[in-house]
Amino acid sequence: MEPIGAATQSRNITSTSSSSSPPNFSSNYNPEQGKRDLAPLLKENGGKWELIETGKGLERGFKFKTFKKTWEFMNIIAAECAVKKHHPEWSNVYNTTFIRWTTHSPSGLSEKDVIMAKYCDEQSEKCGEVENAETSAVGKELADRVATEGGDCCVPKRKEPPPAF
Ligand SMILES: C[C@H](O)[C@H](O)[C@H]1CNC2=NC(N)=NC(=O)C2=N1
Repeated sequence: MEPIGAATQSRNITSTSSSSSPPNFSSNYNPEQGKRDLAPLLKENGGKWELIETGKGLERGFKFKTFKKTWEFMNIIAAECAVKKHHPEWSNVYNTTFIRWTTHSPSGLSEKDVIMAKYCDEQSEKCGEVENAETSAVGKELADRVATEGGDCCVPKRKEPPPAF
């Protein structure tokens, strides 16, 4: 029988998308300002983030020493999300998390995305992010699935009808 972990190991691929897509800013973000804010975050300029294929978001994986540290980091980010009223598309497996910042309304890369990406960089360092770690493609795949199958925050929730009896 195949040892547990063999399947996981075969899926351990390094970084994915190429960062050749131009940024696609949301309509309320001045593109000149956007380009200035964004530049230092991108891999091509020594940062750690890549633009997603559509240019409407930023993404990257993070790795920490333990699950506890990873969860601590995610908690810090979640608290700031509540303050900023902005949420990520993200996933977590053990000691890794994959985070994508994109804005649904108005659609595109917004100032909040850039601010949150920068905040992630600062907080991940404080949580002892493992430098230059390879993160599995599974994190990205999971975040993709959640983003597709999860509800859109911008669509008002329909109230549940009262129970029949
Ligand atoms: C009303 C509320 O502020 C909006 O639905 C917010 C919530 N969080 C959000 N998060 C993200 N990532 N994109 C949005 O467009 C967005 N909209």
